[in-house]
Order: sequence, then structure tokens, then C-alpha cells
Amino acid sequence: MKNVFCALTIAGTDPTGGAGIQADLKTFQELKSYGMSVVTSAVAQNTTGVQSVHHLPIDFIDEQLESVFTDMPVHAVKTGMIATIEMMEVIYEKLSRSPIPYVMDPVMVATSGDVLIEVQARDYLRDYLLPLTEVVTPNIPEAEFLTGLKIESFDDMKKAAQTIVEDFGAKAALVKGGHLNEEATDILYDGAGFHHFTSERIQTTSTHGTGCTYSAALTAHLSQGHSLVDAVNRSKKFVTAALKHAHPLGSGHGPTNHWGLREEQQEIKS
Ligand SMILES: Nc1ncnc2c1ncn2[C@@H]1O[C@H](COP(=O)(O)OP(=O)(O)OP(=O)(O)O)[C@@H](O)[C@H]1O
Ligand SMILES: Cc1ncc(COP(=O)(O)O)c(N)n1
Repeated sequence: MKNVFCALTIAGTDPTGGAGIQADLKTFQELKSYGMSVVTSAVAQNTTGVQSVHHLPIDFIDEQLESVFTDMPVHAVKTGMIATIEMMEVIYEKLSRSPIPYVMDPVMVATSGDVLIEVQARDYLRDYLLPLTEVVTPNIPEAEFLTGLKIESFDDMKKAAQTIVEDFGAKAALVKGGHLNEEATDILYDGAGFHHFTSERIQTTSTHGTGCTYSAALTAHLSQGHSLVDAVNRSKKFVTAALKHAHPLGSGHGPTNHWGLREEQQEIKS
């Protein structure tokens, strides 16, 4: 019998499909992991920004987690938008009792500038959920918040990644350079050493959901048993192709193309 790898996302929604749960499920599907989702907040948003947010009741978030964890295998889990401390508490309760690879995308502010997490919840995310992670994937502003460091160079990115692991207890930190450098270089610190992942910089405005897609790809690869470095390498290729082959949709920051890598591979074959 063929192995089935199951990946779970705990996050908010995006009805236009570029970010959040929808982007995560498309990515899981594309990478051949069985996708499951627990919704934290229903978000009315599109490529131009966030129009409104409805938080789901805490008990109901808990019930969704129960539904999944009492019945289904979960080989890896990711979290995205978790807006409040109360939501984090029920998620902490479940994940602290589930020894499975946990990828945290510490979502704080959308590409559009809209704030997706209550200010006081950011400390809880760092102090309680972060120590449970296999890997956390902050962009530069998120890494600055988590560490209190100013990040303006590769060396600063390395220092931040190391601080997140050594001072805050994540098993590994992948600091994403999408906002910083000429080439898009990300730095992973895994407690033993540093690894660099570089791609060409793509000139595009289709960047909505890039971080969601990258962390979902990591989760899919970890659910399949890849080592962390291998999983990051594969996920970097996936997200680069998703940016490169994006179709211009919407009037703001458009979505990436979740089947970009497949298109690229088909082009090479033909
Ligand atoms: N223009 C670009 N060209 C190539 N790679 C990019 C570009 N922008 C971002 N990346 C890469 O995409 C991934 C996501 O990085 P980024 O720093 O944009 O995360 P993020 O800010 O969390 O994403 P989001 O846009 O969803 O908020 C990283 O691997 C980063 O290096
Ligand atoms: C539900 C949800 N989760 C995460 C993001 C961040 O994605 P981006 O920074 O690309 O807007 C988002 N916009 N919506």
C-alpha cells in the first residue's frame, strides 16, 4: 500500500485563494501530501488588503482540533495567522501533547500592511508556541520583533536566527531575506550550523501569500520525512517557481502560482 502523508494547517482564510488556509491546502495538494485545515479566523481580504476579520469562537477552534487529532494521522503541522492569546492557548494545549514536526509562520502583518495579530499576543507566540517548533520562518520584520535586533545585513540575519534558537527555544529558525537583499537569500540556523538558500530575485508584484506558501511547502516536505535542510531546499524551489510563474490577478499584490513548479517541469520536458 502506498504511504499517505498528512499535513495540517491551523490558520486564517483568504477567499481569493492567495494566502492563508487556501494557499496552504493548494500547496499540500501540489506536493502530494493529504491536506487538512483548522480555521482560526475568517478573513475578508483580496489582493488589495483586508476588508474585515471574524474570529471563530475559541471552543469551536478547539473542537476542530479535536476532530482532526482524535481521528486522523497528522505527520506535520503548521500555524499561520493566530490572532489572539485565547486561540494560542488552545493550540498550545494540543501541540504540546503532539510530538510531530511543527512549522510556525509567525504571521503578524499582511503584505498589504494590515495587522493580523493582536499586539499582546505576539509575546505569547514567542514565549509559548515558539519553543514547540521544529522550525520557525520569520521574515525580517518578524525576526526583528522576535529578537529585538535590528536586521540590516546577512550577519544580522544570522544573529537573529541563532538568537531565536538559543534564547527562545525553537529547534531551528529560517530567517527569510525577501525584504532585504538583492538576491532572495534565506538563512537557516538549526542549532548546529548555518545554511544559506538563495534564488534569483524575481521582479513581480504577485507576492501575496509567499510566506504562507513557503511554510506550507516546508510542512508538506516534513510530513513526508525529508530532513529539514532537504525540505527547505525543495520548498525554496517551489516558492521561487510560484513567484516566477505567477499570473497577474487582482489589482493589488496578486497571488503566486501554486502549480508554477509543475509548469516549469512540464516546459523542460516538452
Ligand atoms: N521578489 C522575490 N524573488 C524571489 N524570491 C523572493 C522574492 N520575494 C520573496 N522571495 C522569497 O520568498 C520567500 C518568502 O519570503 P518573504 O520574506 O517575502 O516572506 P513573507 O514576508 O513572510 O511573505 P509574505 O509576502 O507572504 O508576507 C523567501 O524564500 C524569500 O526569499
Ligand atoms: C489569513 C492570512 N494569513 C496570512 C497572510 C499573510 O500573507 P501576506 O503577507 O502575503 O498577505 C494573510 N494575508 N492572510
